[in-house]
Amino acid sequence: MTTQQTMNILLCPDSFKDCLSAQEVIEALATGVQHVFPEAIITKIPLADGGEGFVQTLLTALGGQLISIQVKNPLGRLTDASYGILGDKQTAVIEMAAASGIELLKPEERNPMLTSTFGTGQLLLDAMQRGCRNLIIGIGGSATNDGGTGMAKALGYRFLNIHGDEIAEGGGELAQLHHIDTSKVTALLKQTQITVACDVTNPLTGTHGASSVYGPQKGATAEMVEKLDENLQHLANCIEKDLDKTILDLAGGGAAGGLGAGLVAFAHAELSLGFDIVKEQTQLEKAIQQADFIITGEGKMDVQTKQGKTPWGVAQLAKKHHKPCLGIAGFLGEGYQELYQEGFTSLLALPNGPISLQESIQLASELLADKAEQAMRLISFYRH
Ligand SMILES: O=C(O)[C@H](O)CO
Repeated sequence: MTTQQTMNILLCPDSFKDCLSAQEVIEALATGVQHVFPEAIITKIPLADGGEGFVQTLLTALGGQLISIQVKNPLGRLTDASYGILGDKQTAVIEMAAASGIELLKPEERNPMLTSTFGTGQLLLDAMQRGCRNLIIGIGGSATNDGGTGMAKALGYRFLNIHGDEIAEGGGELAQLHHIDTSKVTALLKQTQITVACDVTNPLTGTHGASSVYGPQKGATAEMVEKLDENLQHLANCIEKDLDKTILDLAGGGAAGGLGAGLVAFAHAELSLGFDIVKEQTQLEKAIQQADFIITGEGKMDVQTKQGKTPWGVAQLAKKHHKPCLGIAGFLGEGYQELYQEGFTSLLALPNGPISLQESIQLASELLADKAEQAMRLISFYRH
């Protein structure tokens, strides 16, 4: 550790979904740190996996211009959505959650049998039409479970039933799929390289697949989860038959309700872990090497955090460089103790007492500052 005056604290959380952006989390944590170490050097790196905040994270790191267009939201209503075009005018950074994210729907509207990624396809198409031939798309935080078929439809694919009619959008309709028609697919797709930043590494189907693991948080009942999983399996079979692509075993294929697999099948995309892309672009590893203490976090942390979520990636780097790493979450869920082996020195949940979820969302900034202060107090004791 350096001298007391130059104590270097790295704040690098993801956003707290439905609550605070990564930047807001950082500002709250910084308040708590400064109460104890007013002279500390605080390095602030807002992070994202592929989900909400991805575009802002990359634009903050690389610079560029925000483009806003109207697209269809997951239920087909028009909404404004933004994406970024970097300085080279060739590279677009897109966040599927901007068009097809869960936060675009009220809790009572969430139903992955009906929701569609069509709006995400509109963002991709717009970027290609503006001349971008290199697309980086962050996926996660979705309201959808349609295997990316809505996205593909916006690019010209047609999903036909046994009578040759187009099926309706949504994960619940995929059972009707009989043939995938590619005759009207935009020619721009062949000229474009698409890299996908997945927020998780789950496969498309099965017990660790998109529907089983993330369906319930999008409003799926147990019955729906079963149906959605069968439908994605059926989609994979149709893709194998009509497009000659195998997508069942792809790590990240199950991200964003199977959009990961869909982007590979329909857009010749390459899947990466979102954290790896963000890590490179923000030079996170260098900041970790220079830090005396690291604070990361996310709205919820549990055993699933190990599936490639941002705080896990931070903790892995902290472990590599033997740095202390605190994880702060709004809620610590089942199996969070397993995260201690992954590089977390300590984990804290926000609530100080038996308060409701609503209250902890309202008080999140204060509670984050308080938790950061508590951690700093402990460090300060050992530094004297
Ligand atoms: O959108 C989702 O399904 C989750 O964030 C996992 O990708």
